Amino acid sequence: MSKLEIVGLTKAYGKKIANDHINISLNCGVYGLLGPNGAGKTTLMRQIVALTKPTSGEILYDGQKIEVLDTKYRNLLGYLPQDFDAYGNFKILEFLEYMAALKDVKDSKAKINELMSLVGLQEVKGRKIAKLSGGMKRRVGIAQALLNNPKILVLDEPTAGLDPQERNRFRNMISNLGKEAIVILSTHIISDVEQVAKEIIMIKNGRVRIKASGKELLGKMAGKVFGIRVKDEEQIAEINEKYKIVNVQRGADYTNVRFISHSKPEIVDVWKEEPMFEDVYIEYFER
Ligand SMILES: Nc1ncnc2c1ncn2[C@@H]1O[C@H](COP(=O)(O)OP(=O)(O)OP(=O)(O)O)[C@@H](O)[C@H]1O
Repeated sequence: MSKLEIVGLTKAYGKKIANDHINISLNCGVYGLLGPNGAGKTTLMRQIVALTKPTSGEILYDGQKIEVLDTKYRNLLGYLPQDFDAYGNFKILEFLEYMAALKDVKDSKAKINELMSLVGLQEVKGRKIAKLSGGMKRRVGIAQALLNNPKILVLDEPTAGLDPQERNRFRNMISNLGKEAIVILSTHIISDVEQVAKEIIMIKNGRVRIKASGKELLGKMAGKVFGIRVKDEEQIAEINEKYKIVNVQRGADYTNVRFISHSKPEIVDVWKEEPMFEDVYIEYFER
């Protein structure tokens, strides 16, 4: 099984350390790269697709440095950049034909047809890219990334702008692709990856905070999530001082607060909650 190893990867832009000694190993399956704005996700992905050179550290594919593999490595890649928005004057079909020619795709007509059906663009294939909605542009971007049957598929915020139905379709598609390729996708939205990702890589301030399966992440929160019915806003402020609040649920005649505490909370009348992914997000990314 093919393996991508990221070893001590560090990228600095002047004084800003965008990626800080990242060590991860990836093989076949879907990996969700999760982190707040500016965490370093795009920087990491651009290095994986060999568009940005690391300041130090290296990336190995099946034990060989990717810069040594060079074209051989690039031919294995599919990439959807975060700012995929160019080629506005192309029609969808023209654009995919153009990209297929650049990537030297064999039997490109059949492949383009297959991909347009997969992402649901058949009906609009004659439309100019500039005239498409954000979600449709994303779909064109996903299709072009898949043209060469990539072994490593890197998708930077692929679900940005997709509506709930499109997100669902996308999740199913990704789950299938992960059977045969290393799929890395970044998102801010944990629900995009919790069902399909074999592992979630949580990144903050350029560092990997944790890399684990969804089940393991939820397991780590067991016994740490609590609920309480509060009397007033003052009590919410008190809880906020001591603990991480996940959410405040306001009903017609009650207010419940969900919060995280690593030890038994020093408040009466709390109850334990089953951990959810929202708790995981707050635990790793909030102050
Ligand atoms: N070319 C660059 N020059 C200078 N600083 C940069 C450059 N690219 C990224 N950075 C900085 O590096 C940090 C990480 O940025 P990056 O785009 O990788 O984060 P991200 O997790 O992808 O964020 P977002 O979710 O907002 O896209 C940020 O502080 C960003 O401002």
